[in-house]
Amino acid sequence: MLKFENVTKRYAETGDVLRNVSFHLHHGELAFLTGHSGAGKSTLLKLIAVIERCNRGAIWLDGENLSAAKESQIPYLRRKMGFIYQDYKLLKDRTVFDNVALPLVIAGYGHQEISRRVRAALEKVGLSGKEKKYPMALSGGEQQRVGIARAVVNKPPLIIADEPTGNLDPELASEIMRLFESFQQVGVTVLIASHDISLISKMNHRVLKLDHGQLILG
Ligand SMILES: Nc1ncnc2c1ncn2[C@@H]1O[C@H](COP(=O)(O)OP(=O)(O)OP(=O)(O)O)[C@@H](O)[C@H]1O
Repeated sequence: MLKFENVTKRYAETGDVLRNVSFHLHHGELAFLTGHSGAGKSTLLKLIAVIERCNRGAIWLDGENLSAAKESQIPYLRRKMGFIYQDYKLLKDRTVFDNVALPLVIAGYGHQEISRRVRAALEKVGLSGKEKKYPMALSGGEQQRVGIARAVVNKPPLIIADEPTGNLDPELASEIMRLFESFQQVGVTVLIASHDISLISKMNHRVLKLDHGQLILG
């Protein structure tokens, strides 16, 4: 589903931050991406999102070569991915409904379809009835659920989360992880970058570990 083949990423200022990274995530697999601060986790996620390009190797998503994608293809490739961030990245002046609807509006869906899908996504993350609230009126855990609803609303086959529980207490973090597992159970592939070793060790999933840009466990 997602395949890294001998991927090297170099920044002019810092040198190689990823070296010869290879792994294959299969359809419906959930994996953690871990490693020390500066190990290259965010860089690896940026390569998947095609925010950055690798210098060597290739990255494949469902048979399409992300590393060789033309600029004009990138928005379409990104629709296959849902992104979740540590700081939620919600629009504070928009309601929960509008935040979750955003990817569908951008993709050009009609009014009724948007309404149906947004309500289904909010129900999935346990936020039915909060459509009209603004993000600041929600708890941190609820804001992250809005971020997750926005990421899954157009049913992408791949979910990428960058430290999604970094701002949450352990109980809320476990709830969010259970939510990711529920997506995996319906066939979505999930990659979660996290420092949280105690949370990762409680869950029985594959762990990809980076150390100074090299994959030492995968
Ligand atoms: N745009 C950039 N230009 C130059 N160097 C960069 C850039 N982005 C990241 N780096 C360097 O690449 C290395 C890996 O950074 P990266 O952010 O991928 O690590 P990380 O594992 O996500 O760290 P953290 O857990 O602290 O977020 C670091 O040495 C960092 O300074």
